[in-house]
Amino acid sequence: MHDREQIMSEIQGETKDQVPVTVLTGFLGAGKTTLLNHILTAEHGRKYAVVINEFGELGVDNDLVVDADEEVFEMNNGCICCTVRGDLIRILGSLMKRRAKFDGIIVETTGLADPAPVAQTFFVDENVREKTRLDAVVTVVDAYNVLQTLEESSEAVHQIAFADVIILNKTDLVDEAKLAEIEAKIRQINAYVKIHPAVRSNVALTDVLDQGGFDLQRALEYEPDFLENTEHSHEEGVTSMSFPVSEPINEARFHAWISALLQEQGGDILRSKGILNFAGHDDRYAFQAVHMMADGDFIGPWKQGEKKESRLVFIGRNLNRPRLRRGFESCRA
Ligand SMILES: Nc1nc2c(ncn2[C@@H]2O[C@H](COP(=O)(O)OP(=O)(O)OP(=O)(O)O)[C@@H](O)[C@H]2O)c(=O)[nH]1
Repeated sequence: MHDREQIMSEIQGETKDQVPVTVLTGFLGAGKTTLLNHILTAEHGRKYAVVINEFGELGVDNDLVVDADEEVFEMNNGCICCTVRGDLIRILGSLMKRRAKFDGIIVETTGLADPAPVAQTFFVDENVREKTRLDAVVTVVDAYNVLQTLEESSEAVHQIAFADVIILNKTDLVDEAKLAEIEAKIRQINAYVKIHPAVRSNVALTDVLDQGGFDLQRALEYEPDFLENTEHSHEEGVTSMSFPVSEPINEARFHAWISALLQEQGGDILRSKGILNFAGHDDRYAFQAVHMMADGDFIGPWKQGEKKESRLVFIGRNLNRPRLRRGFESCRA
Protein backbone atom coordinates (compact mmCIF):
# COMPACT_ATOMS: atom_id res chain seq x y z
CA MET A 1 0.00 0.00 0.00
CA HIS A 2 1.23 3.46 -0.80
CA ASP A 3 0.08 6.63 0.73
CA ARG A 4 -1.79 8.33 -2.04
CA GLU A 5 -1.90 11.72 -0.31
CA GLN A 6 1.83 11.65 0.23
CA ILE A 7 2.54 10.70 -3.41
CA MET A 8 0.24 13.42 -4.72
CA SER A 9 1.86 16.08 -2.54
CA GLU A 10 5.38 14.99 -3.47
CA ILE A 11 4.51 15.12 -7.16
CA GLN A 12 3.17 18.62 -6.77
CA GLY A 13 6.44 19.65 -5.16
CA GLU A 14 8.55 18.34 -8.05
CA THR A 15 11.86 19.89 -8.85
CA LYS A 16 12.98 20.86 -12.33
CA ASP A 17 15.94 18.51 -12.23
CA GLN A 18 13.85 15.41 -12.79
CA VAL A 19 14.46 13.65 -16.10
CA PRO A 20 11.36 13.54 -18.30
CA VAL A 21 10.35 10.04 -19.36
CA THR A 22 8.16 9.26 -22.34
CA VAL A 23 6.52 5.84 -22.34
CA LEU A 24 5.79 4.62 -25.88
CA THR A 25 3.10 2.02 -26.03
CA GLY A 26 0.70 0.59 -28.60
CA PHE A 27 -0.38 -2.84 -29.75
CA LEU A 28 1.89 -5.25 -31.64
CA GLY A 29 2.97 -3.76 -34.94
CA ALA A 30 1.25 -0.41 -34.47
CA GLY A 31 4.36 1.64 -35.31
CA LYS A 32 6.21 2.23 -32.02
CA THR A 33 9.67 1.46 -33.38
CA THR A 34 8.87 3.57 -36.45
CA LEU A 35 8.03 6.46 -34.10
CA LEU A 36 11.13 5.85 -32.02
CA ASN A 37 13.31 5.99 -35.13
CA HIS A 38 11.57 9.17 -36.22
CA ILE A 39 12.35 10.75 -32.85
CA LEU A 40 15.95 9.55 -32.78
CA THR A 41 16.78 10.78 -36.28
CA ALA A 42 15.06 14.14 -36.02
CA GLU A 43 17.01 17.32 -35.48
CA HIS A 44 16.07 18.41 -32.03
CA GLY A 45 19.45 18.93 -30.49
CA ARG A 46 18.52 16.67 -27.62
CA LYS A 47 19.86 13.38 -26.47
CA TYR A 48 17.66 10.54 -25.36
CA ALA A 49 18.44 7.34 -23.56
CA VAL A 50 16.23 4.55 -24.84
CA VAL A 51 14.93 1.51 -22.99
CA ILE A 52 13.36 -1.16 -25.19
CA ASN A 53 11.39 -4.09 -23.88
CA GLU A 54 10.33 -6.80 -26.24
CA PHE A 55 8.28 -9.91 -25.80
CA GLY A 56 10.42 -12.65 -27.21
CA GLU A 57 13.30 -14.89 -26.41
CA LEU A 58 15.61 -13.37 -28.99
CA GLY A 59 16.02 -9.65 -29.39
CA VAL A 60 15.15 -8.28 -32.80
CA ASP A 61 13.93 -4.80 -32.00
CA ASN A 62 17.38 -3.59 -31.12
CA ASP A 63 18.41 -4.26 -34.73
CA LEU A 64 15.41 -2.38 -36.05
CA VAL A 65 16.23 0.78 -34.15
CA VAL A 66 18.43 3.18 -36.08
CA ASP A 67 22.06 3.38 -35.13
CA ALA A 68 21.87 6.71 -33.43
CA ASP A 69 24.53 7.38 -30.83
CA GLU A 70 21.82 7.12 -28.24
CA GLU A 71 22.19 4.65 -25.42
CA VAL A 72 19.86 1.74 -26.05
CA PHE A 73 19.06 -0.74 -23.31
CA GLU A 74 17.26 -3.89 -24.24
CA MET A 75 15.23 -5.92 -21.80
CA ASN A 76 13.89 -9.11 -23.30
CA ASN A 77 13.44 -11.46 -20.41
CA GLY A 78 9.75 -10.95 -20.13
CA CYS A 79 7.07 -8.37 -20.28
CA ILE A 80 7.93 -4.97 -18.92
CA CYS A 81 4.72 -4.81 -16.96
CA CYS A 82 5.38 -8.07 -15.11
CA THR A 83 8.68 -9.68 -14.35
CA VAL A 84 11.01 -7.02 -15.60
CA ARG A 85 9.70 -4.06 -13.69
CA GLY A 86 12.63 -4.62 -11.34
CA ASP A 87 14.92 -4.39 -14.39
CA LEU A 88 13.29 -1.14 -15.43
CA ILE A 89 13.84 0.31 -11.98
CA ARG A 90 17.46 -0.82 -12.05
CA ILE A 91 18.11 0.56 -15.55
CA LEU A 92 16.55 3.89 -14.62
CA GLY A 93 18.68 3.92 -11.48
CA SER A 94 21.87 3.37 -13.43
CA LEU A 95 20.86 5.97 -16.04
CA MET A 96 20.40 8.49 -13.26
CA LYS A 97 24.07 8.09 -12.36
CA ARG A 98 24.86 9.41 -15.86
CA ARG A 99 22.22 12.07 -15.69
CA ALA A 100 24.35 14.70 -17.44
CA LYS A 101 24.61 12.66 -20.64
CA PHE A 102 21.02 13.00 -21.83
CA ASP A 103 17.96 15.20 -21.70
CA GLY A 104 15.26 12.60 -21.53
CA ILE A 105 14.43 8.90 -21.47
CA ILE A 106 12.17 7.01 -23.84
CA VAL A 107 10.79 3.64 -22.76
CA GLU A 108 9.31 1.52 -25.57
CA THR A 109 7.11 -1.21 -24.14
CA THR A 110 6.13 -4.43 -25.85
CA GLY A 111 2.90 -4.41 -27.79
CA LEU A 112 1.38 -6.70 -25.20
CA ALA A 113 2.21 -4.57 -22.18
CA ASP A 114 -0.42 -2.99 -20.06
CA PRO A 115 0.99 0.52 -19.59
CA ALA A 116 -0.60 0.98 -16.16
CA PRO A 117 2.05 -0.87 -14.15
CA VAL A 118 4.78 0.80 -16.18
CA ALA A 119 3.31 4.21 -15.42
CA GLN A 120 2.89 3.20 -11.78
CA THR A 121 6.63 2.63 -11.47
CA PHE A 122 7.16 6.36 -11.79
CA PHE A 123 4.89 7.11 -8.85
CA VAL A 124 5.30 4.14 -6.59
CA ASP A 125 9.04 3.55 -6.57
CA GLU A 126 10.51 6.19 -4.33
CA ASN A 127 13.90 6.49 -5.98
CA VAL A 128 12.43 6.62 -9.49
CA ARG A 129 9.87 9.17 -8.39
CA GLU A 130 12.48 11.42 -6.94
CA LYS A 131 14.71 11.50 -10.03
CA THR A 132 12.37 11.14 -12.98
CA ARG A 133 9.07 12.55 -14.11
CA LEU A 134 6.65 10.68 -16.35
CA ASP A 135 6.17 13.22 -19.13
CA ALA A 136 3.53 11.32 -21.10
CA VAL A 137 2.23 7.95 -22.13
CA VAL A 138 2.20 8.04 -25.93
CA THR A 139 0.13 5.30 -27.55
CA VAL A 140 0.54 4.40 -31.21
CA VAL A 141 -2.65 3.00 -32.71
CA ASP A 142 -2.76 0.92 -35.89
CA ALA A 143 -5.76 2.35 -37.77
CA TYR A 144 -5.99 -0.72 -39.98
CA ASN A 145 -6.30 -3.26 -37.16
CA VAL A 146 -7.41 -1.33 -34.09
CA LEU A 147 -11.15 -2.00 -34.12
CA GLN A 148 -10.59 -5.72 -34.18
CA THR A 149 -7.71 -5.57 -31.71
CA LEU A 150 -9.87 -3.70 -29.19
CA GLU A 151 -12.44 -6.50 -29.38
CA GLU A 152 -9.81 -9.12 -28.64
CA SER A 153 -7.35 -7.57 -26.22
CA SER A 154 -7.84 -5.84 -22.90
CA GLU A 155 -4.23 -4.58 -23.05
CA ALA A 156 -5.10 -2.67 -26.22
CA VAL A 157 -7.99 -1.01 -24.38
CA HIS A 158 -5.70 -0.11 -21.47
CA GLN A 159 -3.11 1.33 -23.82
CA ILE A 160 -5.71 3.78 -25.09
CA ALA A 161 -7.20 4.42 -21.66
CA PHE A 162 -3.86 5.46 -20.15
CA ALA A 163 -2.65 7.53 -23.09
CA ASP A 164 -1.95 11.23 -22.83
CA VAL A 165 -1.30 11.36 -26.57
CA ILE A 166 -2.45 9.02 -29.33
CA ILE A 167 -0.69 8.70 -32.66
CA LEU A 168 -3.37 7.33 -34.96
CA ASN A 169 -0.98 5.65 -37.36
CA LYS A 170 -1.36 3.86 -40.74
CA THR A 171 -4.04 6.26 -41.90
CA ASP A 172 -2.90 5.43 -45.44
CA LEU A 173 -4.66 2.09 -45.08
CA VAL A 174 -8.15 3.35 -44.16
CA ASP A 175 -10.67 5.81 -45.57
CA GLU A 176 -12.19 8.91 -43.94
CA ALA A 177 -15.30 7.13 -42.72
CA LYS A 178 -13.24 4.45 -40.99
CA LEU A 179 -11.04 7.11 -39.40
CA ALA A 180 -14.08 8.87 -37.97
CA GLU A 181 -15.34 5.56 -36.60
CA ILE A 182 -11.97 4.87 -34.96
CA GLU A 183 -11.77 8.34 -33.42
CA ALA A 184 -15.23 7.89 -31.95
CA LYS A 185 -14.20 4.53 -30.52
CA ILE A 186 -11.05 6.03 -29.01
CA ARG A 187 -13.07 8.86 -27.46
CA GLN A 188 -15.39 6.34 -25.86
CA ILE A 189 -12.41 4.95 -23.98
CA ASN A 190 -10.48 8.18 -23.39
CA ALA A 191 -12.60 11.24 -24.05
CA TYR A 192 -10.00 14.01 -23.87
CA VAL A 193 -6.88 12.40 -25.25
CA LYS A 194 -4.98 14.30 -27.96
CA ILE A 195 -5.20 12.38 -31.25
CA HIS A 196 -2.69 12.96 -34.05
CA PRO A 197 -3.34 11.11 -37.34
CA ALA A 198 -0.13 9.90 -38.98
CA VAL A 199 1.48 7.85 -41.69
CA ARG A 200 4.65 6.00 -40.65
CA SER A 201 4.38 7.69 -37.24
CA ASN A 202 5.44 10.89 -38.91
CA VAL A 203 4.25 13.44 -36.37
CA ALA A 204 5.71 16.69 -35.13
CA LEU A 205 8.00 15.97 -32.21
CA THR A 206 6.26 18.68 -30.25
CA ASP A 207 3.17 16.46 -30.36
CA VAL A 208 5.03 13.66 -28.61
CA LEU A 209 7.82 15.04 -26.44
CA ASP A 210 7.62 17.60 -23.64
CA GLN A 211 3.95 17.09 -23.05
CA GLY A 212 4.39 18.38 -19.53
CA GLY A 213 3.05 15.58 -17.46
CA PHE A 214 1.21 12.31 -17.30
CA ASP A 215 -2.32 12.91 -16.13
CA LEU A 216 -2.36 11.08 -12.81
CA GLN A 217 -5.77 12.46 -11.97
CA ARG A 218 -7.25 10.88 -15.09
CA ALA A 219 -5.49 7.59 -14.40
CA LEU A 220 -7.05 7.56 -10.94
CA GLU A 221 -10.48 8.27 -12.38
CA TYR A 222 -10.13 5.35 -14.78
CA GLU A 223 -8.56 3.03 -12.24
CA PRO A 224 -9.11 4.29 -8.69
CA ASP A 225 -6.59 1.88 -7.23
CA PHE A 226 -3.94 2.85 -9.82
CA LEU A 227 -1.38 3.61 -7.10
CA GLU A 228 -2.16 0.60 -4.95
CA ASN A 229 -3.01 -2.29 -7.21
CA THR A 230 0.05 -3.82 -8.78
CA GLU A 231 -1.70 -6.99 -9.91
CA HIS A 232 -2.77 -7.32 -13.51
CA SER A 233 -3.65 -10.02 -15.94
CA HIS A 234 -2.54 -10.84 -19.44
CA GLU A 235 -4.40 -11.87 -22.47
CA GLU A 236 -4.71 -15.64 -22.42
CA GLY A 237 -2.90 -17.78 -24.88
CA VAL A 238 -0.59 -15.30 -26.57
CA THR A 239 2.94 -16.63 -26.65
CA SER A 240 6.17 -15.81 -28.35
CA MET A 241 8.55 -18.17 -30.08
CA SER A 242 11.87 -17.46 -31.67
CA PHE A 243 13.97 -19.48 -34.05
CA PRO A 244 17.65 -18.96 -34.75
CA VAL A 245 19.26 -20.47 -37.87
CA SER A 246 23.00 -20.22 -38.38
CA GLU A 247 23.20 -21.19 -42.07
CA PRO A 248 22.33 -18.57 -44.74
CA ILE A 249 18.70 -18.46 -45.86
CA ASN A 250 17.46 -18.75 -49.43
CA GLU A 251 15.58 -15.52 -50.11
CA ALA A 252 12.98 -16.84 -52.58
CA ARG A 253 12.24 -19.91 -50.49
CA PHE A 254 11.79 -17.79 -47.37
CA HIS A 255 9.34 -15.42 -49.07
CA ALA A 256 7.32 -18.31 -50.48
CA TRP A 257 7.17 -20.05 -47.11
CA ILE A 258 6.35 -17.01 -45.00
CA SER A 259 3.65 -15.69 -47.32
CA ALA A 260 1.93 -19.07 -47.42
CA LEU A 261 2.22 -19.33 -43.63
CA LEU A 262 0.77 -15.88 -43.03
CA GLN A 263 -2.01 -16.45 -45.54
CA GLU A 264 -2.99 -19.54 -43.65
CA GLN A 265 -2.35 -18.48 -40.04
CA GLY A 266 -2.14 -14.69 -40.13
CA GLY A 267 -5.28 -14.48 -38.02
CA ASP A 268 -3.48 -16.14 -35.11
CA ILE A 269 0.01 -14.83 -35.80
CA LEU A 270 -0.34 -11.30 -34.44
CA ARG A 271 3.21 -10.29 -35.20
CA SER A 272 6.32 -11.70 -36.78
CA LYS A 273 9.74 -10.18 -37.22
CA GLY A 274 13.16 -11.29 -38.08
CA ILE A 275 16.70 -10.36 -38.97
CA LEU A 276 17.83 -12.60 -41.81
CA ASN A 277 21.07 -13.57 -43.45
CA PHE A 278 20.08 -14.14 -47.09
CA ALA A 279 22.58 -16.13 -49.12
CA GLY A 280 24.43 -13.92 -51.60
CA HIS A 281 23.81 -10.67 -49.69
CA ASP A 282 26.16 -8.87 -47.36
CA ASP A 283 23.48 -6.82 -45.63
CA ARG A 284 21.02 -7.88 -42.94
CA TYR A 285 17.43 -8.21 -44.09
CA ALA A 286 14.76 -7.04 -41.64
CA PHE A 287 11.47 -8.83 -42.13
CA GLN A 288 8.27 -7.89 -40.37
CA ALA A 289 4.58 -8.53 -40.54
CA VAL A 290 1.43 -7.62 -38.68
CA HIS A 291 -1.05 -10.42 -39.22
CA MET A 292 -0.91 -11.02 -42.98
CA MET A 293 0.58 -7.72 -43.99
CA ALA A 294 4.32 -8.15 -44.39
CA ASP A 295 7.22 -6.03 -45.48
CA GLY A 296 10.96 -6.11 -45.36
CA ASP A 297 14.15 -4.41 -46.40
CA PHE A 298 17.91 -4.68 -46.28
CA ILE A 299 19.10 -2.63 -43.35
CA GLY A 300 22.84 -2.45 -43.68
CA PRO A 301 25.76 -4.67 -42.79
CA TRP A 302 26.16 -6.95 -39.82
CA LYS A 303 28.07 -5.44 -36.97
CA GLN A 304 31.76 -6.19 -36.79
CA GLY A 305 32.35 -9.54 -35.13
CA GLU A 306 28.63 -10.28 -35.02
CA LYS A 307 27.51 -13.84 -35.78
CA LYS A 308 25.51 -13.83 -39.03
CA GLU A 309 22.65 -15.73 -37.48
CA SER A 310 19.10 -15.37 -38.78
CA ARG A 311 16.46 -14.91 -36.09
CA LEU A 312 12.75 -15.07 -36.58
CA VAL A 313 10.19 -14.30 -33.88
CA PHE A 314 6.47 -15.05 -33.87
CA ILE A 315 3.96 -13.69 -31.38
CA GLY A 316 0.47 -15.12 -31.45
CA ARG A 317 -1.96 -17.83 -30.48
CA ASN A 318 -1.88 -21.55 -31.30
CA LEU A 319 1.71 -21.41 -32.47
CA ASN A 320 3.06 -24.80 -33.41
CA ARG A 321 6.73 -24.72 -32.49
CA PRO A 322 8.01 -27.82 -34.34
CA ARG A 323 6.12 -26.89 -37.48
CA LEU A 324 7.39 -23.32 -37.46
CA ARG A 325 10.93 -24.50 -36.82
CA ARG A 326 10.78 -27.06 -39.63
CA GLY A 327 9.32 -24.45 -41.98
CA PHE A 328 12.00 -21.89 -41.23
CA GLU A 329 14.80 -24.46 -41.38
CA SER A 330 13.57 -25.64 -44.78
CA CYS A 331 14.44 -22.17 -46.11
CA ARG A 332 18.16 -22.77 -45.59
CA ALA A 333 20.16 -22.16 -48.73
N1 LIG B 1 1.11 1.04 -44.35
C1 LIG B 1 1.74 1.48 -43.26
N2 LIG B 1 2.63 0.67 -42.64
C2 LIG B 1 3.27 1.15 -41.54
C3 LIG B 1 3.01 2.45 -41.04
N3 LIG B 1 3.78 2.63 -39.94
C4 LIG B 1 4.49 1.50 -39.76
N4 LIG B 1 4.18 0.59 -40.71
C5 LIG B 1 4.71 -0.79 -40.85
O1 LIG B 1 4.14 -1.56 -39.79
C6 LIG B 1 5.06 -2.54 -39.32
C7 LIG B 1 5.24 -2.41 -37.81
O2 LIG B 1 5.91 -1.20 -37.48
P1 LIG B 1 6.80 -1.07 -36.15
O3 LIG B 1 7.19 0.36 -36.02
O4 LIG B 1 7.88 -2.07 -36.12
O5 LIG B 1 5.70 -1.46 -35.06
P2 LIG B 1 5.90 -1.70 -33.48
O6 LIG B 1 4.73 -1.12 -32.82
O7 LIG B 1 7.25 -1.22 -33.03
O8 LIG B 1 5.87 -3.29 -33.43
P3 LIG B 1 6.17 -4.23 -32.12
O9 LIG B 1 7.45 -3.73 -31.52
O10 LIG B 1 6.29 -5.60 -32.66
O11 LIG B 1 5.01 -4.13 -31.23
C8 LIG B 1 6.32 -2.33 -40.12
O12 LIG B 1 6.31 -3.25 -41.17
C9 LIG B 1 6.21 -0.90 -40.62
O13 LIG B 1 6.91 -0.70 -41.81
C10 LIG B 1 2.05 3.28 -41.72
O14 LIG B 1 1.74 4.42 -41.35
N5 LIG B 1 1.46 2.73 -42.82
